[in-house]
Amino acid sequence: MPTLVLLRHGQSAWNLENRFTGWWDVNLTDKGIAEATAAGTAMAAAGLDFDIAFTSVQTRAIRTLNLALEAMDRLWLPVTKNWQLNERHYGGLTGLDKAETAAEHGDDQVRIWRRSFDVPPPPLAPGSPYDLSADRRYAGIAIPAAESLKDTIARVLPYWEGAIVPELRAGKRVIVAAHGNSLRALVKHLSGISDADIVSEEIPTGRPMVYDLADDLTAIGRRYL
Ligand SMILES: O=C(O)[C@H](O)COP(=O)(O)O
Repeated sequence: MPTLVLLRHGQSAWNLENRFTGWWDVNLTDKGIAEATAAGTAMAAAGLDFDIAFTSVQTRAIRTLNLALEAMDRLWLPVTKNWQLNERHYGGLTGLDKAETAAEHGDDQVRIWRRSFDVPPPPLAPGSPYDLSADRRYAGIAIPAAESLKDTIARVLPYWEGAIVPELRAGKRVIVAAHGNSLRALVKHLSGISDADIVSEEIPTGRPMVYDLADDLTAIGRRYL
């Protein structure tokens, strides 16, 4: 049976501060570090092992993966990093306080921005301090001005099909360390969740999600460790 584990990064500095983060690169908090290490310990205790790992180009996911693999004595595993596993781009909301934004625009609007299938947040304003176009990790990439979940799916799924599925088909045991919404994109696809029902899918920080996959990679079920 193919092995696939999805792991959202541990608590980040802006998770703690309740700020919209998206593509902005923030680090883990001490709690996030502990969550990542505990995730690795739990995976090892559950008898899980991996042959290859995938993550985004964002520090919080990369460090979470490294800490989890370190706890499993597997820091030597091959790791592939790709921007297509990044968090969804929060556009003009990047850096804002989530509660203050809800007080200004209303809870319903903020829920739509955060959880709807196809409504993107407002675009990043020109000249924003959160503009990443000069960041060389994104050289040659058309950085979006904002992304809905639908937009996120449109760049996560080609990566899933093109880079991750071939490894699973070759019998490799795979861990993907990524983000709340890039993983919602993947879970929506794998578990066949409707556009309406994906609104209530929440993925907690630092908890390994183990997929039960049939040999043809059809999802039979999923559970958190
Ligand atoms: O980008 C962020 O702010 C978080 O990683 C996820 O935020 P959300 O819970 O608003 O989707």
